[in-house]
Amino acid sequence: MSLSAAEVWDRLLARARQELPEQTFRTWLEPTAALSVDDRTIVVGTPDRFSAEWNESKHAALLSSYAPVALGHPVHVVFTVDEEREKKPQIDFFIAPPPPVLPERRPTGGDRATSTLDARRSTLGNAPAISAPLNPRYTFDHFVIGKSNDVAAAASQGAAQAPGKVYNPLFIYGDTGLGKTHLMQGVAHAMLERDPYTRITYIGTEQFTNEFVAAIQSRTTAEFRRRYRETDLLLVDDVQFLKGKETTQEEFFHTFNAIYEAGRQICLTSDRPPKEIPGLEARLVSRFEWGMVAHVDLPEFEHRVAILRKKAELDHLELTIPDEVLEFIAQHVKSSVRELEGSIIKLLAYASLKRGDITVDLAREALRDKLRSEGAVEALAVAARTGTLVSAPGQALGIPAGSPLTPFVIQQAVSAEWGVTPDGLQSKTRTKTLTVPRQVAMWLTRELLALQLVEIGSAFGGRDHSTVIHSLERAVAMMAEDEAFRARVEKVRRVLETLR
Ligand SMILES: Nc1ncnc2c1ncn2[C@@H]1O[C@H](COP(=O)(O)OP(=O)(O)OP(=O)(O)O)[C@@H](O)[C@H]1O
Repeated sequence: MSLSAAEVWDRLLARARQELPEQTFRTWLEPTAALSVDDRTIVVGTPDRFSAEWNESKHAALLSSYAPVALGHPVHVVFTVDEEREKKPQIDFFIAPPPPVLPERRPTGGDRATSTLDARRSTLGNAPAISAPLNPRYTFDHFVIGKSNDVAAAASQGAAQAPGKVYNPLFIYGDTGLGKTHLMQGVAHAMLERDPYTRITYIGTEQFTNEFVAAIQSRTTAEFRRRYRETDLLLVDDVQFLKGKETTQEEFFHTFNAIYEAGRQICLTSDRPPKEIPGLEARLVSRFEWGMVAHVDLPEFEHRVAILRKKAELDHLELTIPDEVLEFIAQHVKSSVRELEGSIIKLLAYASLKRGDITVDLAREALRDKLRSEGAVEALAVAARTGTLVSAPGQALGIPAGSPLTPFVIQQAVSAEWGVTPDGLQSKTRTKTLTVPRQVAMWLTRELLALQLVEIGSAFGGRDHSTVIHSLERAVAMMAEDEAFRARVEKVRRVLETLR
């Protein structure tokens, strides 16, 4: 009887688990999944290109060598990027691939015999085509509540318990990486838990805008409206991007009204409160304030430790990462929860390379760049508060005096200004919060260092030249459209020019 790809891979992994160091296994092999197998070759998918290359060079031969004993015949192991997984957020590195989508959607009559979980998967898999998938980890269970987010968390739970009532719309705002999307999707998961056939539409504002423009062009606005309005829960990320888009705002206003008047729940996120979104029509501002406006803030130290412990527990890393290391990370990484998560990923990868135990010293080494950029964010914030930004520009960005200007220094400066990190700029994450500063940083790199497109691409996580061209064009267009934005970019440029 021939084995499936998953079975073949399980057998090889079982051997690898016994022979490789625990951290190596967890970091590089656990996040993989078999894609196909034939008599001679098994193709194994990894979450990103780096881990495909790493596994290919370090582990492919070793795993192939297990085949004669584990399977009774030779099999060649080949690693490749699993395109589907590559599109997912970074933390998914540690979780198993989503379950297969089950057939068919809303049952009729007695068909409701499927288990809640299966039915819920089915609903997620059959969500309307306009909806982006929900992240299976963004549930209330996985969310750690503290002083910085307790109101937003309570309102989200309230909205999930009584959709369309008191907390409608629920508007969550705050800086990047602080759990707005997580909470909003938590509402969806909780509603699906209760009724697996709840129709969920989760979408980013940019996607809404793009689809609306496409609908106008193809004269299918009636269809567009119908699709958006046939939902029980509308989740919209990043509504600050509605600014200045008058026709889209008009359409959004009508979509909002239709869903609201039907007594269905709406949840929105933004990086600032409704009143502070420039160019947002007054009637939208007022509607966004009708229900509950809740802020998420930076977690304090104890909260950060609790979040890290929760992450470690969810990924079964409690024994791998000692508590004192989690506390060390919490002490130094303060800029966002996303950065806390990124620190764990980086630390694990580094420990695996070094084949060392995870200690505070190793963490300090592994997170050197991150700690420096955290320092830069803090220094910039202090400099902005105390007005020392212009007198000591390089230091305000955490850049030692006399540092040469390099792409990394530019990334540091832009990160500090936009409240993200250089790692985020180099990552493949495509949230607007990162794409905008990434485009700015690429543009500044081109302007100040006159690098080739391909060199810029490689300084930003290995992007190809057409992506770089697109980024440069976007940066130029945004500066042309928005005076305040241009001023912000110019401010960073002036600081960087003092380093040349
Ligand atoms: N309190 C928390 N408990 C557990 N995980 C959290 C918490 N806050 C944030 N996270 C995690 O941090 C990561 C970033 O959160 P999320 O994507 O929700 O941020 P966001 O505020 O929507 O950011 P952005 O504005 O950049 O989209 C997610 O992996 C999320 O699970």
